[in-house]
Amino acid sequence: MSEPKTLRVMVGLCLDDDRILITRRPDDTHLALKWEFPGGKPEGDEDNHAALQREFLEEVGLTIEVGRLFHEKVFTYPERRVHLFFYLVRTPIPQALSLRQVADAKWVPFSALVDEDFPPANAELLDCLRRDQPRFSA
Ligand SMILES: Nc1nc2c([nH]c(=O)n2[C@H]2C[C@H](O)[C@@H](COP(=O)(O)OP(=O)(O)OP(=O)(O)O)O2)c(=O)[nH]1
Repeated sequence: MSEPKTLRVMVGLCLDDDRILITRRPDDTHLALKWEFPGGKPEGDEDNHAALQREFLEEVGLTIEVGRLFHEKVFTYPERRVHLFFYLVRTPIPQALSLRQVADAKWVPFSALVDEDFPPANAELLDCLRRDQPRFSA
């Protein structure tokens, strides 16, 4: 059987002191109702940063600054393979959430990430976040 195509997915770890933003996937998509970090696939010839900035505006209505790449993971689901790029991001000024294309969103303390139901591809990242709570850096 041929290898599945690998989808490149840009994901933002949006930091606010000891809190991080998580979103919940809609009920009609892959990994329905799992909690995750906002992001998605680049469109057209978008670069990684531009894709992340667009996804944050579309999903949670936030204008973000993109910092360093914190973690990468290639993971094969039965339906697709994803290459996840997890970037540190922040909002330059406080902004209210405005939700579209997500079932829910919330700011959670790092210590509460363990309580949420994330996709299996995020397990290694969550271990890293528990070991080393990152601070935003460009
Ligand atoms: N945004 C995001 N996606 C994640 C995370 N962990 C994880 O496995 N994924 C997967 C879920 C999806 O298969 C893929 C993200 O693609 P997407 O959100 O643009 O795709 P989708 O399935 O909603 O929509 P589509 O393919 O029908 O266009 O990456 C995460 O933390 N954040």
